[in-house]
Amino acid sequence: MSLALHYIDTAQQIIESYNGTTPLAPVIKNFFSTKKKYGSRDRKTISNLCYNYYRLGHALKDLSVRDRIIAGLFYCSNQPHFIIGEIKPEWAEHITKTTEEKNKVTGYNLKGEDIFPFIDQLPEGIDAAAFGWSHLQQPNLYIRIRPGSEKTVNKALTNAQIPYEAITRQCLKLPNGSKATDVLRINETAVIQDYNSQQTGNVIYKLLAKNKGNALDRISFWDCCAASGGKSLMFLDMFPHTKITVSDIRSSIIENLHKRFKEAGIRHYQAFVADLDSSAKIPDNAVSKAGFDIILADVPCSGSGTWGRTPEELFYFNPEEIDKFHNTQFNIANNAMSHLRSGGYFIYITCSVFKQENENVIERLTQSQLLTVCTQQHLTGYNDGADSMFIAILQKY
Ligand SMILES: C[S@@+](CC[C@H](N)C(=O)[O-])C[C@H]1O[C@@H](n2cnc3c(N)ncnc32)[C@H](O)[C@@H]1O
Repeated sequence: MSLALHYIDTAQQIIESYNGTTPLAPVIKNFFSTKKKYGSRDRKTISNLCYNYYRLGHALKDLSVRDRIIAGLFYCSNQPHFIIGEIKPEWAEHITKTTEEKNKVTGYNLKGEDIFPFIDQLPEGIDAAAFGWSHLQQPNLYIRIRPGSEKTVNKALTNAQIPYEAITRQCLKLPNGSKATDVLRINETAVIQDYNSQQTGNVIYKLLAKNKGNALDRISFWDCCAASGGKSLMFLDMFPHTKITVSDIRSSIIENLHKRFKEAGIRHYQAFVADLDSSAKIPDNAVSKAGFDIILADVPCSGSGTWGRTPEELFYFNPEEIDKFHNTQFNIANNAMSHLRSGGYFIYITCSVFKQENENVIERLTQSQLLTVCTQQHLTGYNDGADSMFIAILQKY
């Protein structure tokens, strides 16, 4: 059997044994851990075949797994590939062409709206076709340089001959698979953070700096779905004198946050574990009695704005989940907001493109509490090789 056929067979084996209940990356890693005959090039090529299969999302589902692996490779590649050269020589010379042109060659009629078919869930303003197409390409790697580390980071990357593009002084774009993290002191000088996740910081900064001016030095801030603290870290980098409180539903996550904050040199903060979906009481000493000045809820969500990085989630997504996310998101925001002082700001963030997880949660919140919507916007990444995110900032009367 040729190498190309062997790669396709192995990818088919992985895909047929995978059911989407856990992330694909560890499943592939585990598969190879017991099969030592595969070298790093083999593993990379086979893994790529699997990912490209899922990148087709919900399109071309009537093809056999094998044909869909080959189609995935053809549509997702933009340079010659030896597998296409061997298996589909009649497609090979068209591999650098546009998707529409590739359709003429394959006869498949692949459409963006078939890759991502949950179009009735999208708000106005999102280009459904462009968003669908974007899943064919893995988004870029983005780095946020921490204040004062610009020279150190640029020098480390240049010395290691690692290519990058400076989008702004703080935001660097790198190709996927870049070895940048090997040469940078991650968390101390720079953090891995998607472009639009960084943009949420700009939206926050513009609004708060305009409305609060010098008062920003003394604010109390609660990140109520903190995970390992990516947004808190960004907030502290913008407003270094903030009194920070962080919480999350699981203690193991807060342990990761402690480790990350230590690397980042952050020592003064308060942390606790709380499930905000339930009405479980939050310890009295954990939250400010007067109410926080700012609460940030980067809530659990479908992640539909990030499926370019995890296309298996797009493939296996059950749209019935959207309403469950909506309810959890509303509960978390509504419960957290009872600890916001009047005049304080509530920042709501998701990495979902679905209206039900975004605008509809905000609308329901404004019906339940006295709030003004200062801003709400989608930060779309489908034209920039970045994630898509949603941010709303509300003020409590
Ligand atoms: C999108 S992540 C937050 C990412 C984080 N802000 C960052 O920038 O790295 C959502 C977090 O919400 C937490 N979460 C899920 N359900 C929760 C709940 N009921 N109450 C509080 N936190 C919850 C998850 O454990 C997860 O860490």
